[in-house]
Amino acid sequence: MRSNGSSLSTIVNMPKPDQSVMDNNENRLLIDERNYSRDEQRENLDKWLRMSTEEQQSVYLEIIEAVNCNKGGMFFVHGFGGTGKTFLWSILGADIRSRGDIVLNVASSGIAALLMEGGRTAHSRFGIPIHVDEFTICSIDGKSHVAESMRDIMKCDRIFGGKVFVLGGDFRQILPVVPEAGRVGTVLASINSSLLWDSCKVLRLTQNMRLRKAKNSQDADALSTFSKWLLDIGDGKINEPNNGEVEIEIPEDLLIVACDNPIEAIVKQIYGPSFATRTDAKFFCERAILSPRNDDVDKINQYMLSQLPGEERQYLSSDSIETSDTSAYDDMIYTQEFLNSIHVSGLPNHVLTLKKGAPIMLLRNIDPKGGLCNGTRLIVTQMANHVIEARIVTGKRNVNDKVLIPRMFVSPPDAKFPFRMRRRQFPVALAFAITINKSQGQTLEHVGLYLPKPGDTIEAPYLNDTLANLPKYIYDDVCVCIMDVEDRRRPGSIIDINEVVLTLFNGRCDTVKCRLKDNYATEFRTIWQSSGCHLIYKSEPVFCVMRFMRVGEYEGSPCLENTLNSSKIFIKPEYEGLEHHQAM
Ligand SMILES: Nc1ncnc2c1ncn2[C@@H]1O[C@H](COP(=O)(O)OP(=O)(O)OP(=O)(O)O)[C@@H](O)[C@H]1O
Repeated sequence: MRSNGSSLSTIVNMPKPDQSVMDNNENRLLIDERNYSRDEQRENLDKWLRMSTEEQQSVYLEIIEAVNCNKGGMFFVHGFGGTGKTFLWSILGADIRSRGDIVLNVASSGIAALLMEGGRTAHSRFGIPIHVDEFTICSIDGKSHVAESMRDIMKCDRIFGGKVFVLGGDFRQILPVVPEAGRVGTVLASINSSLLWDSCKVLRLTQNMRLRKAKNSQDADALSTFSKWLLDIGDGKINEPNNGEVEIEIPEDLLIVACDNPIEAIVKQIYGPSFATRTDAKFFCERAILSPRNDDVDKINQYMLSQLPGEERQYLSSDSIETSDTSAYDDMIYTQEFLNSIHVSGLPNHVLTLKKGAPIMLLRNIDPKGGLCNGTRLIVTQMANHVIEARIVTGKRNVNDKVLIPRMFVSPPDAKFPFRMRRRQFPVALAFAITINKSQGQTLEHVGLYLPKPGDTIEAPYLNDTLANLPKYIYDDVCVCIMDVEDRRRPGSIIDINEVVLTLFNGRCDTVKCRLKDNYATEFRTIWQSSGCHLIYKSEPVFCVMRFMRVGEYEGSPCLENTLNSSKIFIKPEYEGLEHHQAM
């Protein structure tokens, strides 16, 4: 109640607790943080120290010395996946807590925070503002001033107010997700671009502990070769010299060759031929197929769901424009069908199809303390009208607990659309397959990577990449991909409307509405239909090259500008780089 700004005294007739028990003026946060059993922590510390490798011990000793001698300082433990960074946090935590002192374990995402005892997201722990519902991984930007705040609180001019601040990670793993940022934006959001980086002491872990689990020496050799290959890719040492972009040859034994249906083949490889009859949560918890794109992930999920026995249930979302967004609220352009068709990362689908026994993943932080974070995986156990019951299968907290998930409002990232929408839906997605970003922080025994040939399918969110690969003269001069076509032809009505409204995406992912009237509308219909397209919403983008037009700006919003008063629209043009769209 305190954390929500309330207390028992606000409730009339509520019996009051015994004051003698309450005579404790200590801060509740301090009490909670000192509540760990010291004996248990000491036992864990001894056990883990005995297990730790030499290099893990030396990193531990260096950090713990800074704590013991009150030296303060900032450390960065750099180690690739599996070198024991999380293991090291456990050792440091156990040491400090076994003396009754305080260590605050924080991570940039809820799912990573679950891996540590008492872990919370940095944002909730330090009160850093963030849109918790949109991205799994949040960046702590220069404006967060955590370092300055700690100096003020501690009244000490040393870095982080003289406290020991330990960060850890691996720059080869997934970089910070900065929506619509290019390479520069992403690099600037990384920790080593921070002003504090110069004061940071980098400690290294190099031994991959996951590979130690090899059954025999032959296995160990194979694992070590694989590990080296992965590291070389991360370090850009493959096919040198290169300029950062390089073709990687994947060893034959890692590939699934000779298959007619790639989805069927990868599912069979990872989940086995009889996954549909498996009912144990562990089976699904240990496996996942990863793919970079949401659309490919959806295809695999739909295929696997169709193989699962049992009755299927469909939940439709209710979509609307935010009532506070008055500019877009009156605009008839944003029809229900259009809002329902919006399909972006982090937003549950309009149509959510589930079956009992299907693995799902949460798309929002609902109750991080209870283990329900953005990224938590669960197995559906019941499907009711207003709630879904599911069993938690990942993380270290509350595993096997049954939880009820309600429908809630979820909004897509603001930057994506020129209006603000909200979708009321269960904040979950099927999780037989998940995106590579979502797999961060999860340990999986059987992993398949589904990488369809680039260019096989190009959907709106990836338009940027596609347009970037087009010849420069097309990109500069031209929009766009048609996202939506609305035919506003009503001949014979009192007001004769002859209009076509297009919703277009350009190479910068701006959405532009374009109204063609009268002759232009008629001409457009003729070209559109003669090229084999229909005037209905198409989920597949169709490239439409508009010559002598460009994307300009009007009152701060993107608009189409006619450069020479001689517009010409080419649908499905014969340009190199667009061939795979010719057949549409
Ligand atoms: N000294 C050790 N003895 C035994 N097991 C260890 C040791 N160090 C780490 N491990 C185990 O190796 C696995 C990988 O370790 P951990 O998760 O700490 O690595 P990580 O660097 O955090 O990996 P990632 O970057 O992928 O999250 C875990 O199962 C962990 O328990």
